[in-house]
Amino acid sequence: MLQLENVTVRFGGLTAVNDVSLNIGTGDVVGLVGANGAGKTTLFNAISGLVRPTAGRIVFDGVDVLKAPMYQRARMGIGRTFQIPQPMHELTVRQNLQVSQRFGTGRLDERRIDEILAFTGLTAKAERDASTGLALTELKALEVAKALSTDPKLLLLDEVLAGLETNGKRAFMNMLKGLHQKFQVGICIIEHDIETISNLCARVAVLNFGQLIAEGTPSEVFSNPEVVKSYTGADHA
Ligand SMILES: Nc1ncnc2c1ncn2[C@@H]1O[C@H](COP(=O)(O)OP(=O)(O)OP(=O)(O)O)[C@@H](O)[C@H]1O
Repeated sequence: MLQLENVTVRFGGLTAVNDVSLNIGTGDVVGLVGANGAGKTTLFNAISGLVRPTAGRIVFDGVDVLKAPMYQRARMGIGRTFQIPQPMHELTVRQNLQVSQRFGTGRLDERRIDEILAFTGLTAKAERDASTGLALTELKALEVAKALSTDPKLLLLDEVLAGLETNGKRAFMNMLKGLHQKFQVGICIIEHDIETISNLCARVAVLNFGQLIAEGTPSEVFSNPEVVKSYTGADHA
């Protein structure tokens, strides 16, 4: 489904992503981990079209998407959430989903929106103002719901579990597992918590100073001394 070939992103003299090659197959659930500043979000930005790589190729479903703008990539099936929830101001929860759906699919399907609202536990909040009327868990659920509204084949989830307390996190994680099955969507998730990644993902990729230093099953990766070393000293280790 997604092939990253030698992707590099530089900001001036800083190499945020350095020669990363990675494949994500249809229906895969892959964790993307690494210390703060390792380049995880920048890689998501490159995949979704928010930043243009300095070098490399990004191929989605056999098509080189490097020059495709964000909305075209969304229409091809690349969906994403943002680390800081970004509801559209002065719009209700439902309207947020409607705008996302039009952006990602070019059409409006209220039945699909109702289905997504129900799945993400937001039906009762559908007519609330999204920027003022939601608790943190609901804001995070809205991020996922907005991304689902674009009808993705691959969902890039950027720290959607961060900041949630233990019970909220567990419930959210179950929702993500169900999402993978119900919507037949592949997932790549950025998350710092090793237990969460191990629970959710069959495969993990580790970035360190922009480079992919390890890839494998959670138990392989988290017992790799280089990975352990890259985590040491990070504030979330
Ligand atoms: N638009 C930008 N301009 C300049 N530097 C940037 C830009 N975006 C990111 N960076 C830098 O690129 C590096 C990688 O940042 P990135 O946000 O991708 O890391 P991350 O692994 O997602 O970190 P975190 O876990 O803290 O979210 C950092 O040094 C960051 O300061």
